[in-house]
Amino acid sequence: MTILEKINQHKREEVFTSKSITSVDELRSSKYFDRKCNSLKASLMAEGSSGIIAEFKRKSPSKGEINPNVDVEEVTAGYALSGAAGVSVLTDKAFFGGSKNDLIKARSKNPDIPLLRKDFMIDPYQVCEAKAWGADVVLLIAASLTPEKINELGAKAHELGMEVLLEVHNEEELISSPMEYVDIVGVNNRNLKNFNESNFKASLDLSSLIPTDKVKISESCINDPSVIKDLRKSGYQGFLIGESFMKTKDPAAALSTYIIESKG
Ligand SMILES: O=C(O)c1ccccc1NCC(=O)[C@H](O)[C@H](O)COP(=O)(O)O
Repeated sequence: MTILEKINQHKREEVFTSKSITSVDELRSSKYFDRKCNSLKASLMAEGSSGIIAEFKRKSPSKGEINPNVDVEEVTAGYALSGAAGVSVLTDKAFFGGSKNDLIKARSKNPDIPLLRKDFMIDPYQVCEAKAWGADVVLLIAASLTPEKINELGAKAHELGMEVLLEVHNEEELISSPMEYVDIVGVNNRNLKNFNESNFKASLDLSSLIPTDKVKISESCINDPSVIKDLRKSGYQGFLIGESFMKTKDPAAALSTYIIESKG
């Protein structure tokens, strides 16, 4: 079983339990459910945008512990102040050490920043959770979902006023994914089935195949600001970065350095 299959199996059990504890009506009555979302797409496309979506991530299956004792409010507020175009918050507990409270705290501390719920979405219920917890964007991973599921989850996100980030890793996933409800296409440089890192080949190869009406972002393994310059040249407007910031003592300061050094 690949790690992605293990994660998805765990998600099916988690969603089953969550539904039995909190109904959709209860999610709908949360204070964030009716808020107007901040657009990540607009933020990435804005003149002078850093393009960086800075991720709050304590640990990961590929790297183990990264920074287990960090404060989500402090780090995400630092990211927002330092010029992140958006912030990504892991809500998966079992594999990434995240939680719904991380997202809720990030939202309450940063009302104006576009917030991505980073998790493994398999059920429209999780899209409702994302809205209830303050997210503006949900991630759909093509490697885990059928085309029908991508449409179902994407339609639910749009119905709730959220944006959709579709993640692909290769041409097959890109070509077989329906794009009707997709706002942003992300190319993951890490193969989530075996953790091979493509050295940005995935991003460089797929750039010209992504439909031109989608904002393109490159995800994972970005470990030097010069990489951002190269990816910009091949058409990328966004860069999702977690570990390179989170492994430092001051993730927001690391983000600032990336923003300064990736300009020009
Ligand atoms: O990061 C992992 O090990 C991982 C394993 C299995 C599924 C997803 C995984 N990561 C999710 C992500 O997409 C990354 O956290 C994100 O792109 C940031 O990557 P990085 O800058 O390399 O931390």
